[in-house]
Amino acid sequence: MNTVTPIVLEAAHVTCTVPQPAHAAPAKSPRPRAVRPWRRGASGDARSESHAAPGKTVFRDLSFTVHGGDIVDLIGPSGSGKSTLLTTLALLNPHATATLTLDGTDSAAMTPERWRRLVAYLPQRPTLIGETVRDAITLPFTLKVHQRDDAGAAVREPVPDEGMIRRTLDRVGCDDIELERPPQDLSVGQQARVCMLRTLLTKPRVMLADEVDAGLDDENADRVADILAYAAHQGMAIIRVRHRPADGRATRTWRLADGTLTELAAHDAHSNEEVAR
Ligand SMILES: Nc1ncnc2c1ncn2[C@@H]1O[C@H](COP(=O)(O)OP(=O)(O)OP(=O)(O)O)[C@@H](O)[C@H]1O
Repeated sequence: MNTVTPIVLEAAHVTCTVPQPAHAAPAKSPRPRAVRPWRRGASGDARSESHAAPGKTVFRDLSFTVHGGDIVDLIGPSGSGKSTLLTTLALLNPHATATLTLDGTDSAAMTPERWRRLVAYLPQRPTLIGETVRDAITLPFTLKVHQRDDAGAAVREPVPDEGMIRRTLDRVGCDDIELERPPQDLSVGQQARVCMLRTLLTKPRVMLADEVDAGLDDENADRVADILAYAAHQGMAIIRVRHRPADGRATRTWRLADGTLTELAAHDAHSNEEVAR
């Protein structure tokens, strides 16, 4: 598939250096300066600021591409930086720097908000805000980022109507979810699925799923995976961090360890015990 589908996300020079704990920091070391990846240094190179923050390098100079339809499982030992890599790609990590392009457009050409709408980070325990499930699903469409383009011009992005929400819910196996119910009445598994659907409806190009099935039983974890598979089928690129056995849905597997990223061959990915960690 990768040879025929276009590259959605291209990442180069992906580096993250986090502050050392106070007791580990060398005496008189300067206080680390928060680095925002979307703010370029005086040289115009986003990478030039990374040297300013001494600390522990989680990963350095990673490069990779992700295609539409990819489902990438990101595995590796605990603490190797899997979540950090996902937040870096979503421009949510102040300690990271990277050169990122989405469908050929540099991240610096977009507002961070717009980038995050297109490269959506799904945390483990998202919240659903609103009196009803419908309110919670439509909330993102009332936010400014969905109403303005990078130049500040109004963008016509209609709120999905009831029929569209219902059809999409049913299509991704959420026919058990009533739109009129308060979100807090839903089970944990239902909430997880509604959160995914809410993101899906905003049509991101990349979904970064960070242990979104943690705490779910196998059946609900499988339904969550179904939604991601549906998104990939629609042409989105998915990168997942999971702590469950491989579920057969990944098209690629990356292993992050000791600051480097390695793509595993299919037979290694299936036999790799870390998938289940
Ligand atoms: N803001 C921060 N300040 C200090 N250390 C940080 C910060 N962010 C991440 N780290 C450190 O970076 C390393 C990578 O953390 P991360 O949570 O990304 O790992 P992970 O592979 O996702 O782990 P797990 O599988 O246990 O969830 C850890 O040692 C973590 O403590």
